[in-house]
Amino acid sequence: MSTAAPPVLTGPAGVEVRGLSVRLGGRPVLTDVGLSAPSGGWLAIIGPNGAGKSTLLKAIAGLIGRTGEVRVAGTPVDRLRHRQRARLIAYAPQSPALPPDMTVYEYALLGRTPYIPYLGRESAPDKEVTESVLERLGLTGFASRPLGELSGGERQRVVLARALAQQAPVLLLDEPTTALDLGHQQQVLELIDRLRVTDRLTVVTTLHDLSLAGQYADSLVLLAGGRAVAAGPPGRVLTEPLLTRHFGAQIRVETGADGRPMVFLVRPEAQ
Ligand SMILES: Nc1ncnc2c1ncn2[C@@H]1O[C@H](COP(=O)(O)OP(=O)(O)OP(=O)(O)O)[C@@H](O)[C@H]1O
Repeated sequence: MSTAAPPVLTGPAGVEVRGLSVRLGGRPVLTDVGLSAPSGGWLAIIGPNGAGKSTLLKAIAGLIGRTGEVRVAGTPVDRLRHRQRARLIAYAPQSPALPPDMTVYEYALLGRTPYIPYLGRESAPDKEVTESVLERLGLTGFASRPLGELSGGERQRVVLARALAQQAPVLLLDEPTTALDLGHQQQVLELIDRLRVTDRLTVVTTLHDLSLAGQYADSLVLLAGGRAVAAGPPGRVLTEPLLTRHFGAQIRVETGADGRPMVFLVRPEAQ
């Protein structure tokens, strides 16, 4: 994984978002959102359905129009050309449409596109990186399988493989574990965390599982109604009053053995 092509920027690739707003279908979906993910940090975006979490990731990735500023390593991303941005920011959508006849290997190799010259072919290092990522995600045995024949969890890992093959210092992951069983959730989150440490990746991810968000992220942003209503370390955001108010659920927050908060749903009649 460390046979990386030269980075676009030399500074630490922290992500700064200021005053970000998005309108979709004629109505505001995000309003004046700010966040800060320091280089090598893990920021989780949480919030109820429809809060704007996926939209926020897409806006940071430059996939939808927005107002406001997104900076990576202090550089406004709007100043970067498409390939430069793709070397800096990798985005794994929640459930993209996958070409059913393309193989797992071919799809993961698409992550190397920003490094392959126009009209050129992939190099030996491109293939090595792709193979290494597939191996680390337990997908080597799937390399020649068509995407149309994969289970939901297998597809989700292939989408992540493509993003990791991009070897960008900023990784934007939309719900990377929703289709995964417990073992694969742990495998994927641990792998991301190891890469965060070894390759100093900056990870920004949406996560519905609040206990997982609390365990892996250094900081959280709680979105509600398109606005950031709370931000900070897990212990400050994963609180019973905030979660009850914004998720409309009866929950209990306990402190786990590692000192991080764990969030449990509580049946109303069991209280
Ligand atoms: N293309 C679009 N046109 C109009 N409205 C949209 C569009 N895409 C999303 N929205 C709306 O924007 C809001 C935020 O959607 P988004 O997918 O970002 O929410 P989310 O927090 O990721 O939700 P979930 O937890 O359900 O995945 C929703 O109300 C959604 O209906």
